[in-house]
Amino acid sequence: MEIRYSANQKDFKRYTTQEIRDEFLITDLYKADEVVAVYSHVDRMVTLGCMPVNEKVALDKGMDVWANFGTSYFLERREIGIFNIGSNGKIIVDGTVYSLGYKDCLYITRGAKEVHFSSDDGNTPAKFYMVSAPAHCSYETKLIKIEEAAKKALGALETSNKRIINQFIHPDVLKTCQLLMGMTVLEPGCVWNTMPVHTHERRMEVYMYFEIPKNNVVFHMMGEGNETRHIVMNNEQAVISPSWSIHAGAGTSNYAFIWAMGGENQAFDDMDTIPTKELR
Ligand SMILES: O=C[C@H](O)[C@@H](O)CC(=O)C(=O)O
Ligand SMILES: [Zn+2]
Repeated sequence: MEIRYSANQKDFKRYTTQEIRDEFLITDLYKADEVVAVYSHVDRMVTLGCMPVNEKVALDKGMDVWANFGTSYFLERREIGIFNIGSNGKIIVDGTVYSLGYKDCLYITRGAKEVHFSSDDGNTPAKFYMVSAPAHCSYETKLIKIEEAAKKALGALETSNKRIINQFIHPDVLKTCQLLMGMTVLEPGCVWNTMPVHTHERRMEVYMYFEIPKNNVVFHMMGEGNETRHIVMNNEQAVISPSWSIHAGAGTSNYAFIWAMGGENQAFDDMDTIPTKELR
C-alpha cells in the first residue's frame, strides 16, 4: 500500500507540476483482481480501487494490515464508503451479499471482518471506488441506491455549471462516524464544479473524476485561494485536497465525480467560500 504524508501550504507554493502530481494525484486505481490503495496522512483517509475480473477479491488483498493500521483486520477501527462505477457487481460483508449497479453505494461500518468483491460478468467488470476513514463506533452497514440519494440541484446552463449533487453517505441519509460521500453529475454543456470555490478548514476532501469522455480531461484547481495551481486529470483518477486547499474543476466536457470528506465535523455547509475575484 502506498503511503503519503501531509504537505503544507507554504512548501506547496514551490512544487513543480510533477511534485504536485506525486503528492496529490492518485492514478491507476483499477488493476484486474487487485486492490489499489493509497493511505494519506491527511486525516488518515485511505482511497482504494478494486476491479474484480476472475476472482472474489478480498478488501485487504496485498495489504499488510498489521503493519499499516496496527489492527488485525482493515475495518477493525475504520469505516468505508464504496461506489460501483463499473458494471454490476457484488460486495459480500461477513456473509451478507449486496448487489451494486452503476452508481450504487455501500457504507460498511466499523467492525465488519470479511469484505469481498466480485463482478457479475468478468468480461464487463464492476469497478469499486472506496474511501475509508478512522471510526470509533459502529452504526449500520447500508446499501444506498442512486435513486435513494438526497438530490440537490445547483448551478445553471448559462454559467456552464448545472449539476446534481447526490448525497449518499450524509447525516440526512444515514449515520457515520466521520465519513461523508456523494456524487456530483454535470449536465451536457456544463464543465465547472464548485465555483465559487471553498475550503473547509475542518475537513479534508478527495475527488475522483469519472465519465470523462475519451480524449478529454478535467483541470482540477487546488492550492490556497490566493496561490492556485492545477492538476490535469484523466478519467477515473482521484485527487487529495488538504483542508487548506480549494478543490474545483473545469473539464473539456461534462463529467461526474465522487467526493469524500472526513475530519472534525459532518456539516456539509460548513464551508469558507472565497469570492471568485479574490482568486490568484
Ligand atoms: O464540500 C463539498 C464538496 O466540495 C462538493 O460537494 C462540491 C460539489 O460537488 C460541487 O459543488 O459540485
Ligand atoms: Zn469541499
